[in-house]
Amino acid sequence: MDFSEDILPIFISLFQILQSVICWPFPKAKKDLNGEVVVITGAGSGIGALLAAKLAKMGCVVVAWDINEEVLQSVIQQIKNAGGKAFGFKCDVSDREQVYFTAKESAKVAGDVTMLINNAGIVGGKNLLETDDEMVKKTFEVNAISHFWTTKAFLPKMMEKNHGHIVSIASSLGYFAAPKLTDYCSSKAAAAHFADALSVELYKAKSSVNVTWVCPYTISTGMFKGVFAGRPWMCNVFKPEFVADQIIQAIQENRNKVFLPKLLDILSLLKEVLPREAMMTFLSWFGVLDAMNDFIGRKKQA
Ligand SMILES: NC(=O)C1=CN([C@@H]2O[C@H](COP(=O)(O)OP(=O)(O)OC[C@H]3O[C@@H](n4cnc5c(N)ncnc54)[C@H](OP(=O)(O)O)[C@@H]3O)[C@@H](O)[C@H]2O)C=CC1
Ligand SMILES: CC1=C(/C=C/C(C)=C/C=C/C(C)=C/C=O)C(C)(C)CCC1
Repeated sequence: MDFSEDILPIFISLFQILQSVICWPFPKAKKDLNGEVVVITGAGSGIGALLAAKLAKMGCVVVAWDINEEVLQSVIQQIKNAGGKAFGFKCDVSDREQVYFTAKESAKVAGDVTMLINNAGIVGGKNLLETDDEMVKKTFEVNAISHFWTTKAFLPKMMEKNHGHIVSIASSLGYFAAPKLTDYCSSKAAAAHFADALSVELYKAKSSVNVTWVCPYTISTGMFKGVFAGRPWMCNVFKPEFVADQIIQAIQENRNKVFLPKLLDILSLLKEVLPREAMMTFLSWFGVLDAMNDFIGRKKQA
């Protein structure tokens, strides 16, 4: 019996069941999202598209942004066909002027924006010395710096109304590190810390605007196609539907940092206390050091 293939998935499931049983008598109040005006970046595919569809079903007015207009239009059409209210805008979030311009256009058609989901993300998947300087810059611009521009565009109205929610889809890789992902991991750490710092700033200002940052493990959207090849139990951990539902639940419960799965909370503590050699052995044991060997990602798919 292989520990990582046979026992770990059972352990993760048992941990989640235990957590649900412990929390069951203490259900958290959930806020109603009906009527919220939500901007979602990178809403043309994957988690962003699912969040758009689900939030529209819950009564939100969805403003979907994506760099790819074609996929965006099909997301908008599907929402409209299902009776939801949605607008789509082509916007490259790495371009500050486009963000500020699109933010104004969005508010003109949809009204004051009350929720912002910073979801757009890219990954190169190469060792640092093989990564183009431009790719390093772009990864930071899309995965982290864009959050400054979108937040600066929408936060003033939220603060004025003392109502709003800013969500950052970061990554478990903002806390854990793996080879061939130095640019990705560090940009996601920046995104998570941006959200953390913003939430402290808003707390000090006694604002009711909430901040949530989500740090998921691998999701089968295609963005990380090929990761952990040969270890299917490690690469297909999360279905996008499940992650989208968990993100919405975290927003409704006004939670701050959300690791998916919650077991990563414990592993992140372990990371702080384990000696380096022990940590490296642990990573190699779980195949993390070779996780990106067969990485394909989204762009190389035919
Ligand atoms: N998939 C995973 O395993 C995990 C993903 N995440 C994070 O979740 C988020 C969503 O990922 P996922 O749904 O899997 O990925 P997808 O690739 O399916 O979705 C990302 C979307 O962002 C769009 N996008 C890329 N660059 C820009 C840009 N400059 N401006 C606007 N939109 C842009 C993409 O468009 P196009 O396709 O045209 O480039 C795409 O529609 C990302 O931030 C990702 O880092 C976190 C943990 C795990
Ligand atoms: C480092 C590390 C791990 C590996 C995490 C990895 C490799 C996560 C990949 C996540 C992805 C692809 C996120 C995308 O944004 C484990 C196994 C949890 C054990 C604890 C230490």
